[in-house]
Order: sequence, then structure tokens, then C-alpha cells
Amino acid sequence: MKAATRETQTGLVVAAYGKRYGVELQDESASKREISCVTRGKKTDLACGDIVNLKLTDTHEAVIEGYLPRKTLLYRSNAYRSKFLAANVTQMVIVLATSPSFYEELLNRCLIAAEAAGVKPLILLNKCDIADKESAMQRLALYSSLGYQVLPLSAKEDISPLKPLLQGHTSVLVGQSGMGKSTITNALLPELGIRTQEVSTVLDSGKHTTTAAHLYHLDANSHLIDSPGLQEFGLNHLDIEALEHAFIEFRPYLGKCRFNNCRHLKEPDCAISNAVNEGKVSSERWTYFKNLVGEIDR
Ligand SMILES: Nc1nc2c(ncn2[C@@H]2O[C@H](COP(=O)(O)OP(=O)(O)OP(=O)(O)O)[C@@H](O)[C@H]2O)c(=O)[nH]1
Ligand SMILES: [Zn+2]
Repeated sequence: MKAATRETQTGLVVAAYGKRYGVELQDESASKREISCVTRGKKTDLACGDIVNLKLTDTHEAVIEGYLPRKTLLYRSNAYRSKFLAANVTQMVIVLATSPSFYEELLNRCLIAAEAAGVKPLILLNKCDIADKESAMQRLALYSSLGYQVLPLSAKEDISPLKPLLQGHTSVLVGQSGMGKSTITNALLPELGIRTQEVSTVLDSGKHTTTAAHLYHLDANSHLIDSPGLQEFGLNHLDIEALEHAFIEFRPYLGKCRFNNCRHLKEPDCAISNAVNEGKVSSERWTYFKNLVGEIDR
């Protein structure tokens, strides 16, 4: 990417509203200025967290010329199209709740997307103040046994257990609607009300703001991206090799099947199905894997 000239500036995408982006200029001034940007032509392939090169067209408007190479990119896709979730994040905070009950399949899809993108997952069980927390924690025991951290939380009562885990990370909050993402964001950023208003005035429309993702600064080194509630998480962009590696407990067995191109479905002498039979890999996770392979085959 060419060096910034006087007209070209670098910015951080802090809001993505379809075709319009809120970008924070990375200039020397202490108060980072946020402006409204569009991309050239019809291209809208940017995400919150992207570092972009832009040219100012006005004091508060610019055209995005390109983006810098990404360290990570999280996205979801079905057979027809893909949607970016966030760029350059280091951690995915998967927000679940004791009630309403969460979809375990969606949790697995989030874990797979994170592993495939090289992003560290953190499982958060919110609303531990209301329902029977133990049964939800039991449902999550499988994931702790895989090595994933599961944090019980009540965002309404006390957000402090989450804070140290966000330190030094750019985290994206993902989860079904109603699990408490907004409550968590508000608890971490009490001044958020004011901040959200600023963003929508800059983008001068307010009307598209409900479906937008936002990046907020927690401190100089810690950032948080709040994303809209998920109903589904398509993983059509992953091939079988990416999938089998994203199931982290499969890794010790990969390359040990009788067939080099084993898909670990029902081939004879498959190291994964053997591991399942021996109780070393959970059959639920194997089922999730087989379902995902079935989807990408379609
Ligand atoms: N008891 C309890 N209720 C909570 C907690 N966190 C959130 N809630 C409630 O759960 C409901 C949903 O919370 P939100 O923060 O709006 O959920 P969300 O994940 O942002 O949902 P979307 O905006 O639809 O994506 C609200 O009524 C919150 O008050 C918690 O820790 N304990
Ligand atoms: Zn196999």
C-alpha cells in the first residue's frame, strides 16, 4: 500500500452501515476525528476494524481508496453471498445467556469461524443472576473440556469479571439477539449513549443505524466491536481442510486416517471416527462437523 501523501490519509473503520462507513482519522491530533465515507464505485467490501486509505472530499467526508492488509477477517456466508463481521480482531466473545436458552449449533459455528480466522474465542454465559446457572454451565462443560474459557457473568450486576479478559485485545461481541450484547457494551462504556448519537449525526441518517456494527475504544490498546444479533452463521467459505482444523480436538488425529483424502464421514479406518468410538472426541462435535461438511457439499 503506498505511503500516505498529503491528500491521502489513513483511517480506522469504526462503523459499517451497508454502503457508508464511519471512519476515524488516524492523524496526530489527540481527539480522533470521525468522518463519513463511501467507497469508490459499487465496492462495499470493508468491515469494522479495517484500516483504510482515504481522500477527503470535504471536512467531514471522504472517499475510501483501499484498505491495508488484514491480520484477521471474520465473515459468514451462504451459497450466494458473504457478509463481513469484523476485521483485525484478536478475540471473539461469544455471548450466550442462561435464558432464553441458546442454540448450541450457533455456538459451534461461532467457534469454527473464529478458529478458521485465527481469532481466540471466549465463551461468555450472561444472565447468571436469573435462571439456574448450573444447567447452562453443564451444557458448556464440553467446551471447557476442549480448552475454551467459559466465563459466567451478569452484565446487569457486575461487568468487572469481563474487563481483564478484554485487555490488549480487539474483541468482537457475537451472539443471538437478546443474550445481552447491548447491555454488556453499555456496561463497559457508560458514556455510550452520547457516543452513538455522535456517530449517527456524522453519518447524517440515523435510519440505518440499527443494523450496524460499531467499534469502541475501551483504552489505548483495547477495543470492542458490537455486532448485530445473529440468527444464523453460514460457513460456506470454509473447505473441508479448514473445517477439520477448526475442530481443535481433531488436530491430533489429522493425517492418520487410512485414506489421504478421508472426509471423516463414514470411511473405514478413519482416525476421527475411531477417536469418537474410543470416547476421545465427543460424538456431538463429530455430528456438527458432519453437518457442516454436508452443507459445503451442497
Ligand atoms: N437478568 C439479567 N438480564 C439481562 C442481563 N443482561 C441483559 N439482560 C436483559 O436481556 C434483555 C436483552 O438484552 P440486550 O442487551 O438488549 O440483548 P442483545 O444481545 O443486545 O440483543 P439484540 O440487540 O437484539 O442483539 C434485556 O431486557 C436486558 O435487560 C443480565 O446480566 N441479567
Ligand atoms: Zn478420517
